[in-house]
Amino acid sequence: MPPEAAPRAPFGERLAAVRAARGSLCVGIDPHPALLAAWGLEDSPAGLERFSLAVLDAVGPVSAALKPQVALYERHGARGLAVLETLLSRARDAGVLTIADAKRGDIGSTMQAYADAWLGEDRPLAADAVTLNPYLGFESLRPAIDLARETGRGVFVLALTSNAEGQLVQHVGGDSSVARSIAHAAAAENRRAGGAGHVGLVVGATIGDAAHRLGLDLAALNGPILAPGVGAQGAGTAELRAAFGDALPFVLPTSSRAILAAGPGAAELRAAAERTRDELA
Ligand SMILES: O=C(O)c1cc(=O)[nH]c(=O)n1[C@@H]1O[C@H](COP(=O)(O)O)[C@@H](O)[C@H]1O
Repeated sequence: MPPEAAPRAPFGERLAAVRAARGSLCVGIDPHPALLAAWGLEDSPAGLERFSLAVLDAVGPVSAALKPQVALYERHGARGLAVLETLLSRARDAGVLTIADAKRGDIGSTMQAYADAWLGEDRPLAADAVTLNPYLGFESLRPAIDLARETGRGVFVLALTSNAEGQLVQHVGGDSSVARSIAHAAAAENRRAGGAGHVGLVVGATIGDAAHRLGLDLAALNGPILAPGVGAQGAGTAELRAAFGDALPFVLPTSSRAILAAGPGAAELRAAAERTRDELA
């Protein structure tokens, strides 16, 4: 009989512990072709691997989590996904939390397979958490929400995205907006599960009145808020404060391009991450 894997603590607890030790910044790994070129790397699986592992080594120890953007690995096909597998497994070995930015969402039966792929025990692409798209309805995400809880992993559900186009879908309807219904459903889920919540939200740091728009005391979410939009999309400390106010302790500010542009030097990359983290703290 193979030895039983040690039980993993709930995602909310693991995230809280790492935030206490390393701060709250989440660094996105977005290996765009232009960034690879700026680092002197080929736009190939080999270039992708050197980039990804360099970011892990330089920035992992000073970040709450790393968030690889899955599309930028998928565009290299099977060999790109193999690089993502390597990155996720090296991060696991190094004790660095990962959030796969895959933005998955489908009807329940298919969602089960997405859940298994990104959150399933011993799956090659399993991360500590995955981003989910609730456009097919919050409940369609059930297989991922349940599997995350069972395996000590997490999900981040899109609520108010940082791009302007999102407003036409997410903000419409006032008190009954899509974003509000997602935020309330996530809070209810975390209440039911108890403890530190495993269902987080994605709320752009660029959405000035986010807390108000969600119609929720964000502390009552009892879960983490991933806030992309820091740096390249223009958000900084003032924008985060405007968007989240008293809920800032629950927020994981997220930045990709602005930090990655400091590479390829490991010292420069780490310094950029530390500076951003400390400015936003
Ligand atoms: O889920 C995300 O991470 C995300 C949500 C969102 O609302 N806006 C957003 O920009 N992102 C991601 O954040 C990354 C862009 O970060 P920057 O390079 O810092 O602008 C990309 O990988 C986006 O897919």
